[in-house]
This record gives sequence, structure tokens and C-alpha cells, in this order.
Amino acid sequence: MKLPTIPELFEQADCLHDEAEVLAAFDRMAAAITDRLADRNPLVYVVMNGGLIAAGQLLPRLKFPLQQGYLHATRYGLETNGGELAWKVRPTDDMRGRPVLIVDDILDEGHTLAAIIDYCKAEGASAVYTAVVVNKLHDRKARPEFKADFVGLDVVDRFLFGCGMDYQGYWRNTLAIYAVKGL
Ligand SMILES: O=P(O)(O)OC[C@H]1O[C@H](OP(=O)(O)OP(=O)(O)O)[C@H](O)[C@@H]1O
Ligand code: HPA
Repeated sequence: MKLPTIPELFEQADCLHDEAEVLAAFDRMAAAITDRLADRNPLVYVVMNGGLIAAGQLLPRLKFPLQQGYLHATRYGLETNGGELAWKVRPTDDMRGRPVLIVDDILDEGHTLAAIIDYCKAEGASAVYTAVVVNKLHDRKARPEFKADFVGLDVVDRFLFGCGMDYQGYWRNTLAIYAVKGL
């Protein structure tokens, strides 16, 4: 069977959450994060690459003092199944005694966030919080009942793209969230 081109893949995909739904989810997340962290001087870390859009949407909605950095940990590459986690860039700030908020696009199986949480705790963070645009609903989580502290939307167990999530490196650059046809 002939594989769809990258433009065809977009045209054939199912839109699961449109722009308005995603923007409303960012509003809710930012309000919840503000309630929890506004007076705690957090370090906010974006997980590259997927967390880029989420951070770009959330940070301007967080109207309180914070510092921001980035890290890069990846385990999917161009595949639709995850493998070993590879750290490409580790956090550089001194996080001892500070609350850290990790921002990413998706909590899928959770191996990525679990490793990042462990790393930040080992570096002395006083607490580690996680914020994801989507939580994928299935029973394959890395840790039983693993949940992010701040979740925009729960999504079905399909391969997604948009709002930071990529298919073969493409289509991170939408606000709406899509599922690949047939996956
Ligand atoms: O919950 P998990 O099953 O661990 O998957 C979630 C992670 O997978 C994606 O990153 P990816 O490995 O594709 O790296 P990238 O964002 O740099 O493409 C996504 O951005 C999350 O960081
Ligand atoms: O469904 C997904 N789509 C894109 N990237 C991902 N990384 C983990 N799960 C996904």
C-alpha cells in the first residue's frame, strides 16, 4: 500500500480537539498552575521538542515570578513506538530547594516524565510538578496510576500529532490535535 505524503497525512487525519478546545485547556491549566505555584518562585522547564507549543502558550498566562529553562529527552525519534530514553540536554539550573514545573506535550506511557521527575528530585528540587497538554488513556503507563499534575485534555489511545506532537518530525505546528488515520 502506498504511504500517504505528509500533506495527505494531515488532510486524512481525524481532528480530535480543535483550536478553541485546546486554547480553553491552556486557560484552565494556567489557572490551576497559578493556584498552586504563584507564590513559590518555580523553575519551569520545557521538554524539547514536544513541549515547545505548550510552553509558548502557558508561560504568558502565568503572571507571577518564575524562571524558565529547557531540557531535551527523547525516546520516539521518527517512530510511533517509544524506545530507550536519550538525554540530549540536561537541566543546567541549580534546582536545590526549589519547586520545578516540567512542561511537555503528552503523557503517553510516561517513561519520559518519570525519568525527568527522578532526575530533578535527585538534583534536589523541593517538589516536581508536571504539566501536559494531553494525557493518553490506556493501561500501559510506566508507573501504575501515573498522572500529571496539570492536564489539558484526556485523549484516546491513538497516534496523535499537533500542538507539539509530531508524526515523523512533521505537524507539531498546529494548535488543534489530530489522530493519524488508521493509527
Ligand atoms: O510518555 P512517553 O511514552 O514517554 O512519551 C512522551 C514523550 O514522547 C515525545 O517526545 P519524543 O521522544 O518524540 O521526543 P521529541 O519531542 O523531541 O520528538 C513527547 O514529546 C514526550 O516527551
Ligand atoms: O501519540 C503520540 N504522538 C506524537 N508523539 C508522541 N510521543 C508519545 N506519544 C505520541
